[in-house]
Amino acid sequence: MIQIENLDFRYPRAGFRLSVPELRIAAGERCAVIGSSGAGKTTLLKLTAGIAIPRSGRIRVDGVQVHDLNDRERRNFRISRIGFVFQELELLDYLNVLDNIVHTYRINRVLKLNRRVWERAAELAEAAGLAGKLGRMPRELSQGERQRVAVCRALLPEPGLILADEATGNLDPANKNRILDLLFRMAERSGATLVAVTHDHELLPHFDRVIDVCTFHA
Ligand SMILES: Nc1ncnc2c1ncn2[C@@H]1O[C@H](COP(=O)(O)OP(=O)(O)OP(=O)(O)O)[C@@H](O)[C@H]1O
Repeated sequence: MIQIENLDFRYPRAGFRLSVPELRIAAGERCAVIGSSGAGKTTLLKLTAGIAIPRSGRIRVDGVQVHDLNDRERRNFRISRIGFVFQELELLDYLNVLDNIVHTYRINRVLKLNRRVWERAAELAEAAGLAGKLGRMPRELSQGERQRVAVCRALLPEPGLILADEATGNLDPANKNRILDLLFRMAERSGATLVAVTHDHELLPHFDRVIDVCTFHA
């Protein structure tokens, strides 16, 4: 469950302000986030994950006030509870596909990287159409393939909250459907909340709710 109240966020140099009086997203809800380029969709996701810090207001994720945590606690909270598919993907260049997908298990001591996890990683990669590419380096992949690796990495720990920033943006129709199906299936299987930024209005009927960030401009 995400609860946002009286949130005020600014990028002063960009003259950007996001103001959210109230936003509640229930556990298990699947929300699309829309709005024109630069309207603040990524910023809303980063605020929710504790990556961007508001001037004032509250953001609670499963009852935890993310901004009350110190840097280290916030990072731990994020890697143990949130699967974030970044718009810039943020794959590690020096790790192959499979190692990128399991990377969260290497940096989070709570998660145990055992044989079953390796198997699930390979299954996820196959479901994402990446079978046969597990040993490749990110630079040897197409942008759409890299995007699918980032989705698998976010989903592998079965997080309670999936934040996906344009996760289907660079994909052809077949792969777009494959990734959407994977996101929804994984969210349903673990009862996760899904918040997905999209510019693709054809996808909106798949979601329970649409949040337009343009309504958050004071
Ligand atoms: N780190 C930053 N420092 C200063 N300004 C920033 C920073 N990141 C984003 N901005 C500005 O904040 C505004 C909102 O950016 P954001 O990335 O949230 O938009 P968006 O709706 O996700 O856009 P797009 O659809 O193009 O990805 C933009 O005007 C952008 O230029």
